Amino acid sequence: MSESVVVPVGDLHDVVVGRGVLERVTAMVPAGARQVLLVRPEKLERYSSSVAAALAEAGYLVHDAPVPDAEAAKTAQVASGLWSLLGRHAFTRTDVVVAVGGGTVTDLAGFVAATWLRGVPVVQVPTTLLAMVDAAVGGKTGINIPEGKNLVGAFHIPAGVVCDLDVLETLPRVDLVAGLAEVVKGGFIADPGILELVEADPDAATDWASPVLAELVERKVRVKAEVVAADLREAFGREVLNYGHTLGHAVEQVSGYRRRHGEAVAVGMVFAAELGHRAGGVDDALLTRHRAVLEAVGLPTTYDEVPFGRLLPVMARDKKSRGATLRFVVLDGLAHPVRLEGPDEAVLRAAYAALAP
Ligand SMILES: NC(=O)c1ccc[n+]([C@@H]2O[C@H](COP(=O)([O-])OP(=O)(O)OC[C@H]3O[C@@H](n4cnc5c(N)ncnc54)[C@H](O)[C@@H]3O)[C@@H](O)[C@H]2O)c1
Ligand SMILES: O=C(O)C(=O)C[C@@H](O)[C@H](O)[C@H](O)COP(=O)(O)O
Ligand SMILES: [Zn+2]
Repeated sequence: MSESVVVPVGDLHDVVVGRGVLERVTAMVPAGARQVLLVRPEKLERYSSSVAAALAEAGYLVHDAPVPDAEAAKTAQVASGLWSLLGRHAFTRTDVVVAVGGGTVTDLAGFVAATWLRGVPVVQVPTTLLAMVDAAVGGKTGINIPEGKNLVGAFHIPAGVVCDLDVLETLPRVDLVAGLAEVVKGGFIADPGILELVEADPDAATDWASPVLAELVERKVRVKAEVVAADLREAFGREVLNYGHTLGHAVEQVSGYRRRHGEAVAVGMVFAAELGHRAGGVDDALLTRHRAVLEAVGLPTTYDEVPFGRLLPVMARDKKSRGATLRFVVLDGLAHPVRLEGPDEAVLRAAYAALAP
């Protein structure tokens, strides 16, 4: 990758991808802003302090808003605390929310920005691989409730997204690997070149400093950008980004969020491949390729922690469901995602059984 690239998400927003580009955030704050609410994980001040300094230098009044780590950030209680902060500081529609953190922080901050005064600008500064290639891009925001993951949310287009790959230096390897699940997803649904890059050099794909990882980030952002630009509000086409998520979200939720999102999506993609195999669109080689590429980077491909009967009602609350009909994204050949509507429970159970170690 050259110094940096700008990937447009249609005419919705831009994504800057590069190294040493953190301070580009100031250029993304819309004109007229006076105050910034800077949302970041309590335990991660390193990057938000650089962003805060750049914003202060540019003349903005910056309010630091540390939130609990990981999924504990995506709650109504934390969102409510942020609304109170915005109220106390009298944020107006020209003021701005800036998120500096992983996907949990970009989802939370995006949702708070979407709902404050019915919408104020948000600038996303993702600091995990997963948030760079997926969560921070494309305007899906939300929080969890006890009844399910991401059940409350809004579409809210960010003013801009800045992905500085240098911040991945401090990301624990296990979180970097989890983020690769969403990269690999992009390979299966749209860009097989992503799979080829990972398969050719799995070590480089999991090395924050390697040009291979930089290329993977750019390619996955382009996949997401193309899908979102065509169907921001998920009328239909955007659903392909949910590949592996119907079972994945259920696995994540029943684990009490001990399973990382990317790890659960990896298992969910193998389940989707097993479903696609039974529907006739995934041949033996493509099925094997799912397990092989995920395992090459250290992602899980087996699962039998809970009986299928516990997962089924959770999957029924997936947003792709229509009435009593469950809907899945499966492949009809590599890079040809299609919908599987209301498969028989026996088929679902057989696909699930195939995940056993
Ligand atoms: N809105 C979307 O389109 C979308 C897409 C994909 C995933 N998501 C959501 O994203 C969330 C998962 O995001 P995630 O995987 O980034 O998890 P996360 O936000 O929990 O971050 C993972 C861990 O890494 C730490 N961390 C973040 N950046 C770091 C850095 N540079 N150095 C050191 N530590 C760092 C965090 O504090 C956290 O402990 C899930 O809630 C998922 O639902 C949303
Ligand atoms: O951007 C999208 O659209 C996606 O589905 C991306 C997913 O990777 C992401 O996990 C998303 O949050 C899932 O959305 P949900 O609508 O199923 O909650
Ligand atoms: Zn996801």
